[in-house]
Amino acid sequence: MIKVENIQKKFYDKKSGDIYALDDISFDVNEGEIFGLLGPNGAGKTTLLRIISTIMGQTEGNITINGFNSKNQPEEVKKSIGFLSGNTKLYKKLTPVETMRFFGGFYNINKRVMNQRIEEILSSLDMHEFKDKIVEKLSTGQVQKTSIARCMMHDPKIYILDEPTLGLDILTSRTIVDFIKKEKENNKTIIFSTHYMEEADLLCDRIGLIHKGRLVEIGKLEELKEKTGKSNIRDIFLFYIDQESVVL
Ligand SMILES: Nc1ncnc2c1ncn2[C@@H]1O[C@H](COP(=O)(O)OP(=O)(O)OP(=O)(O)O)[C@@H](O)[C@H]1O
Repeated sequence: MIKVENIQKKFYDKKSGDIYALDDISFDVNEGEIFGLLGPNGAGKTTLLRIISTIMGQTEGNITINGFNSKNQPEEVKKSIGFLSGNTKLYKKLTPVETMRFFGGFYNINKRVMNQRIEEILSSLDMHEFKDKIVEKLSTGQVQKTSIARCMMHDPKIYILDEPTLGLDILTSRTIVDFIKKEKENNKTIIFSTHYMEEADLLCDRIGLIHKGRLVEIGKLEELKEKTGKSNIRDIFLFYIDQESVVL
């Protein structure tokens, strides 16, 4: 469903010169799979997810999503994915329902399906209480739910979620974790990044560990436990990544 081949991303910075944010990253994510991307600050997770989502171009390499090439067929890729980015911007004066209607409008969804979809999403993300409040009056968690709702409107086959539960309380996180689980039951493919080890443990079919722009390990949690002799995901993470450089 997602095929990432030999992705390299080079940034140029006046002070530091060339920065290799991603170096020869390759992996596949299968249909119906939840794939978790773990790594310390600055590892390259956001850059990779932005490239997969066609928001940013790669320096080298190829990405195929739902059969479409991300460079040559970005519009088809965009229709196939729901991308939640850390800096998703919402219109402050719109309510969650208006936001969903607005973004749903980009996908030529008819009125009946649109209304049905809005109702489903409001229930699934537990948004009824604040659905008619304008975004600027919402809490952090409510804004995050609205951002997720926005990227669900076209019922994408694939979700790409950059730190979906970052900074959220336990109840809001649980709603989002439940949404991810439910979408998997619907055979959706999900790739997400997180700093929360327990969340990765709970949700992921497979995990990719990224460090300094390189994919240092990939596999099922059970396989990684066996390989490293460690009993939990936190120790596995630290096994692969130099403890001194980890800022969790
Ligand atoms: N536009 C840019 N110009 C120059 N360097 C960049 C740019 N965007 C990212 N980088 C660099 O690329 C590297 C990877 O950054 P990225 O944001 O992808 O990491 P991350 O794993 O998402 O980190 P975090 O967990 O802190 O969000 C970092 O060294 C960062 O400073």
